[in-house]
Amino acid sequence: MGDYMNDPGWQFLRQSQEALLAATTKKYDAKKNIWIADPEEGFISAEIKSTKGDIHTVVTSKGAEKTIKKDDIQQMNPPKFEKTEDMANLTFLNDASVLNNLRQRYYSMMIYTYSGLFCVVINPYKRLPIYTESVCKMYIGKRRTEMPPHLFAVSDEAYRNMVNDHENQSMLITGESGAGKTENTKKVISYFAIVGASQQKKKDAKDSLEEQIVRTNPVLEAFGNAKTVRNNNSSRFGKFIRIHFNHGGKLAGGDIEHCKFYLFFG
Ligand SMILES: Nc1ncnc2c1ncn2[C@@H]1O[C@H](COP(=O)(O)OP(=O)(O)OP(=O)(O)O)[C@@H](O)[C@H]1O
Repeated sequence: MGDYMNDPGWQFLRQSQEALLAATTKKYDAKKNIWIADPEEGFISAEIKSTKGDIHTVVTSKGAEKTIKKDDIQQMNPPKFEKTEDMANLTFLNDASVLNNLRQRYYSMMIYTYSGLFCVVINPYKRLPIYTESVCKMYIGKRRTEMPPHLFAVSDEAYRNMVNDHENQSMLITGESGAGKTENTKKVISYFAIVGASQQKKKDAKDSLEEQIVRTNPVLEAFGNAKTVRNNNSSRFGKFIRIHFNHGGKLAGGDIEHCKFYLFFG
């Protein structure tokens, strides 16, 4: 771990650790602190001041006093769960807590968060130093809990499962247009290209199989991507990408199946 310390990617990934610790000192009362729906923010925090029958009188974080039905509130998690790396750990797994956790992590530019087996990604719309080869190598062979959440951790787990269990692995990358599916798919491919690179071919990196696989994307994007109102580089076709590895876990080839092209009007 010592080797990582000065790496900009590592520093970026770990930057909000102090904020995580500070969060645990917040005042919290499970019976009083709640979430209520808000037309602008989605949900905002509020404190219950009194209760009559099934109606609570609350003061919101915006300072307003409101009455609200008991059924319309959502319970708040203790501060120790603030910016939790895996939302499966939350005591109360409700919409408000999930959104708050993702939002707080996003404010600290922690764009990857686990939710059990899933990895939720928020599009940062800016280049982060967390996809470098050195960051990629930090994730090789690590357990998920040893490193900050990252797509590389998910990719590494898939790779290890393939090598250890001799089973094909699949990853489903889904989200609305502009969510970041294409960008994250490219990172997954780059990860496999690094983890599965054969030592010999590295000398001639330009013509290596891993380079060839990574370089297919610009060609496919040139034919199949277009600017839309939601995404300047929107993939207008579905892809099924297969990366083949040999018994030694080294890259052996790849192929891409495309589904129909989606036409876009307007
Ligand atoms: N991890 C990321 N880091 C930096 N920028 C990103 C990242 N993910 C997405 N983006 C930005 O968001 C844009 C849209 O992402 P992307 O093309 O991957 O979306 P998509 O989900 O594939 O959309 P579509 O379904 O329309 O093809 C990218 O062109 C890029 O500018």
